[in-house]
Amino acid sequence: MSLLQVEGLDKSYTADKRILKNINFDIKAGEFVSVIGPSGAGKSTLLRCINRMVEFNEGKITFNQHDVGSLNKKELRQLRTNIGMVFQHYNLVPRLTVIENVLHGRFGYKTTLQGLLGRYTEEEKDRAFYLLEKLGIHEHAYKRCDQLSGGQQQRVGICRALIQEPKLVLCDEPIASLDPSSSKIIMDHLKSISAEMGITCLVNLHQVEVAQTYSDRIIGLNNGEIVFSGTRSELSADQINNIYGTETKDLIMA
Ligand SMILES: Nc1ncnc2c1ncn2[C@@H]1O[C@H](COP(=O)(O)OP(=O)(O)OP(=O)(O)O)[C@@H](O)[C@H]1O
Repeated sequence: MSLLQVEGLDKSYTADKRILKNINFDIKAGEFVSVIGPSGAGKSTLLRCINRMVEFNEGKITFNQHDVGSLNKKELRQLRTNIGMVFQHYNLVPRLTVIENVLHGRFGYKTTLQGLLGRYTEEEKDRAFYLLEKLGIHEHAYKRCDQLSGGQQQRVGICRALIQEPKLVLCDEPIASLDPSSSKIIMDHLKSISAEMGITCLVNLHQVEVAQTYSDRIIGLNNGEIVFSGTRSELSADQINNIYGTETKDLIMA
């Protein structure tokens, strides 16, 4: 059964330009799916529509059997506890410690006051340490986040998403700011989260070969439309040209 179903999704930020055009796809629980496409294709917008960080104009998104578009503020907050998010620039609080940043992932389960006072249970703290250990950064637990390398900060970002106990993790260009060796570490962790913990991952990527290495399925987006959806072995050179074609043509013409 689908964990996520997107039907007829349309998004415009301004009246004169459709950014996403009639997007349709399904993701099954536990799948690892990448979204690739040229800059400006709408990859970030698509991810952000799923948890309504960005409001969409048309269509239907069903997550875990909930109609995302019809949820009120309280229901949306509840739904978002099931959807973790990992960002290109980590979105950590730099002056706070690693463990504090991870525990921020529990905010969705707290009252505002509990969150502000940093009231976390022993079980939550144990879980945070367990996740830091799993991602190989537990020895940095009490360091400020701004003392960590980019790759280490991204691992903190992943731990913060995981402590939410999500069913789905949305990753928006998680390796775009990292060197190849840190990128591999991050992608390996995301893959094992999906394979071992059964968490569904939807990952925006710039690098086709990374998408091919890690994904069960790849979605190719061009100018707001899905122009490819298939397995990594189905993604031929022609398909890649089709996904990135407009950008290549623009570059040649420029
Ligand atoms: N908040 C916004 N207001 C207006 N336009 C926006 C906004 N966010 C994105 N856009 C526009 O929507 C289009 C798609 O942007 P988006 O960031 O979703 O693409 P992307 O495929 O993720 O690109 P990149 O790979 O460069 O991050 C772009 O033309 C962008 O300028």
